[in-house]
Amino acid sequence: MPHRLRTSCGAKHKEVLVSASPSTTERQSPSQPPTPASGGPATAILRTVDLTKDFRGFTAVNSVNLEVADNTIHALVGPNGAGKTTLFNLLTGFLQPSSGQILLRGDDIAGKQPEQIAHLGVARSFQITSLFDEMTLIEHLELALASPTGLGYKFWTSRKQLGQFKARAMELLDQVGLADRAGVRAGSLAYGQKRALEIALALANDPSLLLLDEPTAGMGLEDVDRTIELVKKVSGGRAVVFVDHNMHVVGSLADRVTVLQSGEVLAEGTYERVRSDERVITAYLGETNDGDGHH
Ligand SMILES: Nc1ncnc2c1ncn2[C@@H]1O[C@H](COP(=O)(O)OP(=O)(O)OP(=O)(O)O)[C@@H](O)[C@H]1O
Repeated sequence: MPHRLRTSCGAKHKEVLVSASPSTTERQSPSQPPTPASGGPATAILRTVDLTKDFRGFTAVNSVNLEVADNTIHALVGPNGAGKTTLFNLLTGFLQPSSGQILLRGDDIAGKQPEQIAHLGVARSFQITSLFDEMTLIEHLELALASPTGLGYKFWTSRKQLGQFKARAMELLDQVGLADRAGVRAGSLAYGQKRALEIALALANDPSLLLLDEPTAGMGLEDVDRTIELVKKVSGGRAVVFVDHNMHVVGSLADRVTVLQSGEVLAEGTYERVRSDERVITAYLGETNDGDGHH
């Protein structure tokens, strides 16, 4: 039965009825928990323990215990203001936690700076604002590869030095389907292609944990489906955590889903399980009724 959930296809945060049937070409069935063939518990690449972020008395992330198994795709969903972006910022060091732990392969990375966390193999998709319209795609990739952390660009790097990254840069462009656009300026790309370029940049340092913040936001249906396939493709050999409001994307990609509400974990499990959870349905319906008047 379709639920009223939110999708970001075309217009951000548009309310629609979504029957969210998962794609048949999943890399792993979302109805199956991400356990290895041995049947034992999957190794957690990332675990947060009572992770909390207060903003002057307002608790945006409240005692969150999140566990992301290695080699899985994990979705973070939740209504507006649930704390998803704050959690992402904590995981990548852009915000410092008020309390709690962030364990990356068992080591606490809470308190580390974004560059240090990137150096440990955690990458976050660049936002479009980080692209330079006048630079070509290959130049973007070469500069990202020249940076040891993949964060930021070193404009003083000489053309000759950059040349050594050309082959790898082309490989990355090929991976995201942009090899034939290598020499064009980023400013001339269509929106979906710019998002694909951001993913290529995030892959530059071969991260073991890739964080994608709303990879399909603002896309039309065709680009959404292309992005789903792209995320499946680049998820091989690493863990991916993504935030998305589009339940078709979540259902198609996620091995596990964590639902946040008011900074707390409301539900966690397979997509099939959380989408039929009464508390989750109520949380989204509540948002609809409290929100912009859609019922
Ligand atoms: N720097 C800040 N100072 C004060 N409050 C903040 C700050 N950043 C976020 N918040 C608050 O924390 C709550 C969680 O915000 P957050 O952006 O993490 O939610 P979200 O789940 O990402 O929402 P959306 O789906 O709308 O992007 C919101 O109430 C927000 O207003």
